[in-house]
Amino acid sequence: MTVVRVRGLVKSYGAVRAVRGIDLDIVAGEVFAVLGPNGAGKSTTVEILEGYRRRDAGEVSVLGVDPERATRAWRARIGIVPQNANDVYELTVRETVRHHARFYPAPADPDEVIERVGLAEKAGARVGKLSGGQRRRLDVALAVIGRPELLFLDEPTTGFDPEARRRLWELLAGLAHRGTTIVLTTHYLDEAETLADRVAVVVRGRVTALGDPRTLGGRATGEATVAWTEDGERRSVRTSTPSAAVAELTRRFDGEVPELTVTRPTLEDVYLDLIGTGGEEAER
Ligand SMILES: Nc1ncnc2c1ncn2[C@@H]1O[C@H](COP(=O)(O)OP(=O)(O)OP(=O)(O)O)[C@@H](O)[C@H]1O
Repeated sequence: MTVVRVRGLVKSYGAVRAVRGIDLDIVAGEVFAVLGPNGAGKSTTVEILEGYRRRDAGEVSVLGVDPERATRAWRARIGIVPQNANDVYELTVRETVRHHARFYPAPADPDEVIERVGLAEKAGARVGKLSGGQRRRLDVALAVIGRPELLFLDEPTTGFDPEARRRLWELLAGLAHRGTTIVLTTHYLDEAETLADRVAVVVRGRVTALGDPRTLGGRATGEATVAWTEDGERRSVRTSTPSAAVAELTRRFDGEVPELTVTRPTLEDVYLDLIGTGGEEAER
């Protein structure tokens, strides 16, 4: 089932053409990551899907509804973690989550959600006293309290320590496992690789690559680098048949090849190649 369908999406801010003809299909239960340099049009696209920005042209359907005609019932089916949620409350974490739960017809248990985002120890703390990373985890709690069918996250782990990132990844993987569709933007390629079933690379308002992060840009089948140590020196060959190269080395060394490694391009290699130079900023 298609949850998000976008055709020919276009959006300008004055002379800045932020989005210039994006097509997307996101299916139920998938984790979809939008990658791209600063100013590529990621947030603009996601905010249009969320119903928080109007488009200039194109067709958009999210859970079967045009977000420009969003109803309260439609909003209740969606969870959003915005890029900047700066409002500071005098309420405690628990009070804030409970308060938000009341907006939804079938909310999750507030204490369970607080526990799952790793804020149990801070449940009684005032929101204004949380650290940046803790505040972000609260944003996630507020986005999932309504048990959304579709969850949008704009750079969800920016400012997180490594443990908090892992924890959020586990939370998101668990939600996806239970059928929640997740759309996230991120600058962390390891985040996309760990979480996403598919990624779209957006450059200058267009999708330049789309696919499974493990195979994007032919990285699983492209040339590999076979490296080893011989006579105290590091040697390497680039080859499209690494198994044959390893077999040949094994014969030559008559057993274990010293410090053998076989590497393919990383997602970062492929990504940097795709965005090329001048990927920054939308063209005027
Ligand atoms: N409200 C606005 N008014 C004017 N220009 C805007 C506005 N919002 C975004 N832009 C411009 O539109 C372009 C796309 O911005 P957008 O925020 O969608 O990019 P992004 O890919 O999310 O970037 P980042 O990775 O930095 O968050 C940029 O050139 C940005 O300066």
